[in-house]
Amino acid sequence: MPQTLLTVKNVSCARPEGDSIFSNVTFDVNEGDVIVLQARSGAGKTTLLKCLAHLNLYQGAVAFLGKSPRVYGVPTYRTHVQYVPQRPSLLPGTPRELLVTLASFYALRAQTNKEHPVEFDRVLELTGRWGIDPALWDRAWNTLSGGEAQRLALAIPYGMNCAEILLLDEPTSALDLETSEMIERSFVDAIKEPDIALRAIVWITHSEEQAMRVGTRFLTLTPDGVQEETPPAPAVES
Ligand SMILES: Nc1ncnc2c1ncn2[C@@H]1O[C@H](COP(=O)(O)OP(=O)(O)OP(=O)(O)O)[C@@H](O)[C@H]1O
Repeated sequence: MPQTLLTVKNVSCARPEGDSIFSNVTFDVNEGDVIVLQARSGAGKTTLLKCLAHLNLYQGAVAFLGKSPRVYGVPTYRTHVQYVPQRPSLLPGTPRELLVTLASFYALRAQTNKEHPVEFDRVLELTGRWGIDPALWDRAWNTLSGGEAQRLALAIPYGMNCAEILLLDEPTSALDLETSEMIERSFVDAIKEPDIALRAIVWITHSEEQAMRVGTRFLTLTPDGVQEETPPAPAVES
């Protein structure tokens, strides 16, 4: 049996005015899962990922390896369960500043658990492999193109190699198909790699093709919870 990493129990979230976005969301994230999360626009997919990362207020319980974000301390929890935003261009500062901040959250955990420190070289090496000009690390997020910002936002958790669960919010929506497929492969392969921390992904996409390429499980978010769909059987060649 694969290990259960994240348990999500009866999670509900409302708009600031008080009306419900969704309620009673319950599911587990297990080792090896790439859970594709789908629903119509505005249904609350981003909000749910932010609840899982403890970036949004919610009711219910979320636990990583049986412990709540408060037990870990929220910054440490977010080094285990890391959200990659839908629109990184809206982030303050530069990609390098975000990397340094996240690495500082992780440093305490690494020291306590005798884990590897963040290898800045590994992160920057991806810059080249994913076709990013190294100078972009020091440009403000809001001056980067949508595709540049997405690649940098993804290179940070991939290169830092500390999160066991990544919450990817339409991560390749601004990328061409070739780059998108290369990045998909990097993440899907990473889950199977024993030297890499990543063990599971929750992945929002509006692309059915991408869902089929990356997904191992398929959840649809509704106002009353999530429904797990059975993936269609692969086409049989005659
Ligand atoms: N801070 C906020 N204040 C008010 N309403 C909000 C806030 N954040 C989210 N909402 C509302 O909650 C609902 C869910 O938004 P969310 O971004 O989670 O949807 P989504 O399913 O990810 O949509 P999309 O597919 O378009 O990205 C929307 O109606 C949105 O307007």
